Amino acid sequence: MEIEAGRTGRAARPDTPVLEARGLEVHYGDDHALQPTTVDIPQKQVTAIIGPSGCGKSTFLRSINRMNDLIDVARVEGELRFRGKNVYDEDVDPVALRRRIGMVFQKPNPFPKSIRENVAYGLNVQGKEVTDEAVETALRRAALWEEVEGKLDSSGLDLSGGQQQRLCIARAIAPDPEVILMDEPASALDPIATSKVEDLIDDLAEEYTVVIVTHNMQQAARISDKTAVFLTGGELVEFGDTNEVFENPEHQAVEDYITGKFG
Ligand SMILES: Nc1ncnc2c1ncn2[C@@H]1O[C@H](COP(=O)(O)OP(=O)(O)OP(=O)(O)O)[C@@H](O)[C@H]1O
Repeated sequence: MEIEAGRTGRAARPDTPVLEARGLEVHYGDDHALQPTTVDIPQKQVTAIIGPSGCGKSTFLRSINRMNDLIDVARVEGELRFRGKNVYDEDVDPVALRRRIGMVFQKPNPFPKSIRENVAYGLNVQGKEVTDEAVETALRRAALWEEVEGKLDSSGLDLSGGQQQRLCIARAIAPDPEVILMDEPASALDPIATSKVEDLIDDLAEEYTVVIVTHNMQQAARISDKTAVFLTGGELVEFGDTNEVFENPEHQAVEDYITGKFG
């Protein structure tokens, strides 16, 4: 498969890990959704998580900022270190953690409030002052400013799907997190809106670490520096530079998946 450039500017960046999973595993009741997983995710790069439906991609993503805490039957074992600290230590406040590790979901979910208030929420959670400048900065970073300038008081729900998703990204980056987790952020969008979100993700990796779950292998190949392949049973089978994983996978099962033989 031809791997698009776009990541070349970041190619020389060192692989300094910001997230380190160490034997991280998740059960939902008796269902072992994530097998013990050990992987280092580098800072200021885009890491794509791919694999067939039900293989534990979202489970892994949610375990990074403890969103699985919100699922009663979920049980997490092992460690997920963020800047060297296990986020499952008793002294970690999950709400504070989620300010540093933000999340964007599959379906755009702006609050039924104005564009300004959506971004203000992101600033408030960090205790930041809601100035016009701070709102503009977040909207600019999310590549939405030019489309919403002059209508900041209209409802976020009046925007198109793609704009709503960029508003959600603005809300997620307003607190200035270090890591942004994205769970299929473009799967509900049309091709043009998808392309804008992909360009945005590329820009975001200049400042943030991005971990993105996607069903779309071309998208993973286009936008990511690193790719993690989970296969059925919640097993991380391969992790490495995206072009290596796509062009020269180590495992036959990964090659079969990438070439569309299953999944
Ligand atoms: N809230 C939950 N309660 C119980 N089981 C769950 C829950 N969420 C996920 N699971 C189960 O855990 C396994 C992994 O699910 P997960 O959503 O992580 O996979 P995925 O790879 O993200 O799937 P998809 O690509 O379809 O979104 C599946 O067997 C799923 O049924």
